Amino acid sequence: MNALTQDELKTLVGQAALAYVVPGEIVGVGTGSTVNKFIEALASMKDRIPGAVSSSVASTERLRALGIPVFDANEVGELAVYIDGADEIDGRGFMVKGGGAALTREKIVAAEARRFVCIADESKLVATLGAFPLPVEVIPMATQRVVRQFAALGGVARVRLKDGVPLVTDNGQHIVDVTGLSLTDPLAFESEVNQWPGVVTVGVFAHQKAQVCLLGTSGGVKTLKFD
Ligand SMILES: O=C(CO)[C@H](O)[C@H](O)COP(=O)(O)O
Repeated sequence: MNALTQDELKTLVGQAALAYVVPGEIVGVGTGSTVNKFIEALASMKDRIPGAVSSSVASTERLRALGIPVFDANEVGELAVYIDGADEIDGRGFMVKGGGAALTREKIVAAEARRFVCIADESKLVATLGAFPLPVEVIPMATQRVVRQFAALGGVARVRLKDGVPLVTDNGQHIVDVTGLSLTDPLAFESEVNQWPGVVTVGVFAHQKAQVCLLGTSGGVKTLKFD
């Protein structure tokens, strides 16, 4: 059998995540190419759930295009489950997220969920977080200050550009991507950086870690449990 492509692995885990959607309950939906596969699969269950809470404008548009109602997080409160991808996940369920610039809303929706189910292909599983450039959402007037603070930690931070100008998030903020850090204590790192003036959210998801990861591998979907 030929090895599955990354796209096929994403489809596999997107479909496998349906098993974690609770009939009758609103589901939290993340953002990204893997989640897009989940959203496509979720359409087959749309008559069994009231709808979704979404973590980005892009996911909201996809959900609505498939006839899945999208609710405001403020109207809903606690969720049974949140399904999202990751840029990196370690053996404890700690993640780096935000490659799609949706990290702040992702963390808000994840915080409302009793269970975070991460869906990812096997390239995302790492021993130590930090190889993927760490996204940080920052208020525009503070980006250079935050860049200097990361430099003091030994990191190299750059403002993310789109079409040659700073990318603007769904929240009207900018993203700083940081390389050169080894995140050996993700819980402490997340707490510290989230306190820096101007930081909206750092893309370390340690306080909102995954409880389950559905990992797409050449041998099929592997289920990792972290709690
Ligand atoms: O955090 C995210 C978006 O902000 C995504 O979950 C992360 O970037 C993974 O995306 P993909 O499934 O496309 O690899």
